[in-house]
Amino acid sequence: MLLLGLTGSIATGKSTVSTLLSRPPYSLPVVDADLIARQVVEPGTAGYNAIVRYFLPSTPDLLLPEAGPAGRPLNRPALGRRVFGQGAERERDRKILNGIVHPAVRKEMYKQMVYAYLRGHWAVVLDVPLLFESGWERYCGTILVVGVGDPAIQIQRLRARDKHLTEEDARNRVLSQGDVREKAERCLRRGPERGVVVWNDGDKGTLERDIERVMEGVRRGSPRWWSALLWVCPPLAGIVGVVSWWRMRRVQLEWEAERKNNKAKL
Ligand SMILES: CC(C)(COP(=O)(O)OP(=O)(O)OC[C@H]1O[C@@H](n2cnc3c(N)ncnc32)[C@H](O)[C@@H]1O)[C@@H](O)C(=O)NCCC(=O)NCCS
Ligand SMILES: Nc1ncnc2c1ncn2[C@@H]1O[C@H](COP(=O)(O)OP(=O)(O)OP(=O)(O)O)[C@@H](O)[C@H]1O
Repeated sequence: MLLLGLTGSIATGKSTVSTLLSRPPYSLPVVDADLIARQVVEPGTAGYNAIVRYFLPSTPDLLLPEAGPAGRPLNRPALGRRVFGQGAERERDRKILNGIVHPAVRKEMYKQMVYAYLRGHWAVVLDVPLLFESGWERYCGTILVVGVGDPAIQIQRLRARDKHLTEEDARNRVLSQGDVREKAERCLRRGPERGVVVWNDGDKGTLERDIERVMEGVRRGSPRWWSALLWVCPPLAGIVGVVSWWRMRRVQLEWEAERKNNKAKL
């Protein structure tokens, strides 16, 4: 089974693409890291308790006023204001929040991937906004980056979708994610079929056609007979997975070494 990583930057169109891939003619299962990240911080979970312990003393509006059966849910925009944006304090808090949420997300993602494999799917989409930052890159046979070249379009789409965000909130969120062009370059380094990029500056029809084109290439690299063979022979699937992980780890380490060198030269 192919692990098809889907990533990009905030409001570049990842969810739009994952919806396309979940419907015919693709009908692929989607493991949605953002959705799981919400579920693992619902009141009563270990994640929720850890966030409340760390952030409540310094964030008076951390919890919403209306309590559900398991307690008062997190006020996500308030927590977002604490962790998004630039500056040492925000970066530290973002790290602490990630340290609470990410391990719980990983565990649930593994579960959903195994379930998709057992159901015999030829590929599963891993919709992970922070795919490169969180190390998931190594596990993915192919990565699809959805980017928007013009940040003004990105901010405008973000504000049109999330009406509660001010211009400054939207700009902070876009800036805290880094440059999507860098993610695109990093993705293409993996080689054809292992890394593909779709630019979503046009309309939704154009996006749909571009996805159709790239998915034809992805399917060619992972034909039906090959997926069937991996499914009937789990040890072979394991070996192929380890070899792919090793190769993609090399690409990742080379990229990181190059970045370090470039920084040292400046
Ligand atoms: C801070 C929180 C509560 C804000 O919630 P809110 O509903 O307002 O925003 P939402 O979750 O939709 O995120 C908006 C955008 O920011 C991105 N984002 C989320 N967390 C982070 C982060 N730690 N660093 C950078 N970008 C992030 C999302 O992927 C999305 O593109 C929430 O984003 C969160 O819990 N983040 C930490 C967990 C995380 O890293 N999630 C990403 C997938 S594992
Ligand atoms: N090509 C397009 N033309 C116009 N609007 C678009 C296009 N692609 C996506 N959108 C809209 O832009 C908004 C952001 O898209 P989407 O939610 O898919 O992005 P995302 O990358 O998943 O966002 P996030 O990182 O915040 O989860 C949505 O309201 C979506 O309908």
